[in-house]
Amino acid sequence: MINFPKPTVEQFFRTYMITNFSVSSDEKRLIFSANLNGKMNLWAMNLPDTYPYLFAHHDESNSFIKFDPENRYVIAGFDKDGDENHQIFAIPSEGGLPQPLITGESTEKYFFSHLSDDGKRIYYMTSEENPSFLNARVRHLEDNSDELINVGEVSPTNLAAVSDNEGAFVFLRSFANTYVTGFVKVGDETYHLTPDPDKVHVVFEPVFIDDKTIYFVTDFESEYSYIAKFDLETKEFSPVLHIENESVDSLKWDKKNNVFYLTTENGVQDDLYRYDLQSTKLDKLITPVDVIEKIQVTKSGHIYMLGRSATVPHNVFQTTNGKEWTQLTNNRVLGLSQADMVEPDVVSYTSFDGMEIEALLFKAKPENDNGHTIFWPHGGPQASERKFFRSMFQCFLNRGYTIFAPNFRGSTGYGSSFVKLVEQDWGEGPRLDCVAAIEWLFENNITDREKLFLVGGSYGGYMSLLLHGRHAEYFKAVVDIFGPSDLFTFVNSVPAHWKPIMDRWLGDPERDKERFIKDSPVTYLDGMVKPMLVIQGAKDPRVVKEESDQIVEKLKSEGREVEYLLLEDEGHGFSKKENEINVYSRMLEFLEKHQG
Ligand SMILES: CC(=O)N[C@@H](C)C(=O)N[C@@H](C)C(=O)O
Repeated sequence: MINFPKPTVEQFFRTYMITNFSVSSDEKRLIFSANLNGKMNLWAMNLPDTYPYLFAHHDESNSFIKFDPENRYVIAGFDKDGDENHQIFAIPSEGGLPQPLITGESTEKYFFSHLSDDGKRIYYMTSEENPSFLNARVRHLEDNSDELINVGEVSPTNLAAVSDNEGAFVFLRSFANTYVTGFVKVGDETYHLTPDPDKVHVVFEPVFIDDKTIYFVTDFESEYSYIAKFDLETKEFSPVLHIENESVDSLKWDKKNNVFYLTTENGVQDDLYRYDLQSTKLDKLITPVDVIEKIQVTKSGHIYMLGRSATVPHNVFQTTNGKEWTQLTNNRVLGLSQADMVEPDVVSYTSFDGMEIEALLFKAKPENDNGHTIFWPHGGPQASERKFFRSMFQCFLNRGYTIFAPNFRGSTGYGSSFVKLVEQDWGEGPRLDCVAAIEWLFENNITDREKLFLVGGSYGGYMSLLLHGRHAEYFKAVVDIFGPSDLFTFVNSVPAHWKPIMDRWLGDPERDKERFIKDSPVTYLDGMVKPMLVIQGAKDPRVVKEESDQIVEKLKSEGREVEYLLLEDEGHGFSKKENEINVYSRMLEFLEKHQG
């Protein structure tokens, strides 16, 4: 009777990002961080009522939310326009405007670590006086005094757990994403959590289950991360629970029931388990989403979860029995059902050296298919493309583009050795995995040789630039979203607390000069002959504006076709709805222009 047009770009971008949440100890209030009114703010629901109301108005991205155990205040972290210089603010218990609590110069960082059980002391990390390695401090809220408790040394050192009696402190020291040691400080004594800190491994998610026992996640002498324990009385390390071919990713303690809830990373999706410490029984739980972003277990043993799937945007769910989940938020794509969107196929292909690479293939529905494919190398690079909702993907799929996203070597979710393969090799192995993926798309008639686009962000932007420079013949046009363009300038421009990990992650510009030249996209300027769109946030602290400025300038001076979209009030991502819509509409316009 009434005919409605195809969904517009705007419709896909009217989903909201929920980046974090926290539940009060009495479970009467849930606060979440979302761009519901266009910018990131804190919203609350007075449970069981799920109607959200504005709780704290600050228009900035949030780094943490913590309720005072006695509900006298809430503390939260915010940065400024995506600069990632997070500072700590206090909000009245009934909500309002965040007021600065632990803040300093706009260039300094203040990361929350722990709030004491009585809500009177905040433990935090700061770049103040120690920008590379960070210091740990405690703020006494009763008299506003502030105390230094640890000076970071050797490499960035993060206070990750504090015992209930505030007598033992677990620190994590990062030498790389794949090399993070853990140690516990008790008075003047320090003990390593694993038997040999000189062996490359990671330690994360430390949890005190009492003042003498620390559980944590590690991949010490293992391909997949598992749960281990350190006993402060005997000073003994012991492995506790391995799950075959899955890496434990997070660990939450349910004191009342003496169980752990753990999530595991299993390729392109996550799993949730319940582990009973007494009986050692492990149960896999059914979850409403494929990718779990955060779990909170309350004193009563209820589980709250933030997650998403390929066709389900970020939402918060709750369960009281680990079986049935209630969806507390109703974040959805305007006017579309899950069936209107595309679930990816999980495929694998053989790369140049015989290595099997997993990938996500999102096929445009036949009624929408425009015959073109977008090749998407993910960011990180030590991250992966997973079954999570991206409004950009679903919008482009609806416009008829098929999308292919390979988890090239260096991606997470496939074991510790696989992640390390990108270290000191940003431009060879992973690039050849991308080239093999492209040939596989052609051989399997998924993609027409004349109809391939290349789009990537961050490391994916770097890979897009590099593939463009070295293999331009494959692509019709290229979109680079804040990608490093020159490894020599990139290595020196990252935040101070990343610098100590750059050697293992990327390399040393003097020692590895030849490789830096070989793997820098700017080396292949002559090959970048296809139309390009470059997108950059002016406040990006990870891949600074100069990385995009310089490639755009150089391409322009060579007379190449390049468009540049610079967002003044964004960092390493697009947090403001207006900017997000602007970016993705511009990308769509660019792709459509170059389809012919
Ligand atoms: C140190 C590190 O691994 N940082 C990544 C999370 C990161 O931000 N990488 C950038 C370059 C990206 O690809 O997103």
